Amino acid sequence: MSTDENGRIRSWTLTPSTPRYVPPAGAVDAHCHVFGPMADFPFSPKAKYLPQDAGPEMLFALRDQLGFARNVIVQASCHGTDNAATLNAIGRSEGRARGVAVVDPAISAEALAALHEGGIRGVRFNFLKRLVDDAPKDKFLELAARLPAGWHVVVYFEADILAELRPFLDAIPVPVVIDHMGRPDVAQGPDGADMQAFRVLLDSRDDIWVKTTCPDRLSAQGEPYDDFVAAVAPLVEAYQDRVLWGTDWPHPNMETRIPDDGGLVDVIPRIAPTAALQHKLLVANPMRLYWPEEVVG
Ligand SMILES: O=C(O)/C=C(\CC(=O)C(=O)O)C(=O)O
Repeated sequence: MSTDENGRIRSWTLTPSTPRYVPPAGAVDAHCHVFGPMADFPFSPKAKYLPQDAGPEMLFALRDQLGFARNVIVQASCHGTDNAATLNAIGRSEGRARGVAVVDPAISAEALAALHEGGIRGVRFNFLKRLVDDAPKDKFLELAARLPAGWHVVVYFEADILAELRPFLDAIPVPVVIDHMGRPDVAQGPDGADMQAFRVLLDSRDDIWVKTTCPDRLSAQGEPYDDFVAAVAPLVEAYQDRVLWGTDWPHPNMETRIPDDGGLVDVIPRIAPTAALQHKLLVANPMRLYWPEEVVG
């Protein structure tokens, strides 16, 4: 537990290990966040957690230490619908970061165009009650229908509301990316009820992508995350052209079980055991989604 004198929590380690696994050239950390710095980018009055600063310089230093080339920065709920911190980080990345925003569903076309200019390529709809006060499905659908060309929607939910969300997910008219596989109970194993229900969703459309992320959040066992590996490796194999991977740094809310980022990277070759799978997971797939103009053929 790491809380400073102002009640701001630190949910990341200051001494991540350097992983044994070396990602392929051009690897993308497709799920991470920045917090502040608060002096420049204050947190939302509605924030459910108050983190210490975890700004772009820290993110890019970690990217380099872990052997990654690029980041996809996802607006964290503590910044509400003001994407300035995320845009600032993208702007400082020298073209090596893009992002996913959280917006007021009533956002104007001009404001969406400005986000695109700033490197945003999707919007996130967060359904976790502990993180957001409300998630208006009708307004989200109206917004999804008028996103800039090439954008997608990222949806974050927990396994227990998947069935309830199905009509909403089915109606989204652009590609959909699911955060952390919709948080299945990985202790059920690869053929457990949660994974089976999730596969039914993936089988319903071929433009649903999935982040095979967060062993630290999903594993009941903890490191070295054997239960996560057992449940997720078959998913990576089966849906290899639409899986993504990310660190989730700075691990919002993980103040008591702070993961070692190098240890998270060392999970990659266990869920994607061949070089071909690793290249799809870390390079080819995220490049198609976030830097399509650089993809040849
Ligand atoms: O970082 C994640 O993906 C997960 C989060 C935080 C989050 O989504 C947010 O603050 O927006 C969580 O489960 O607390």
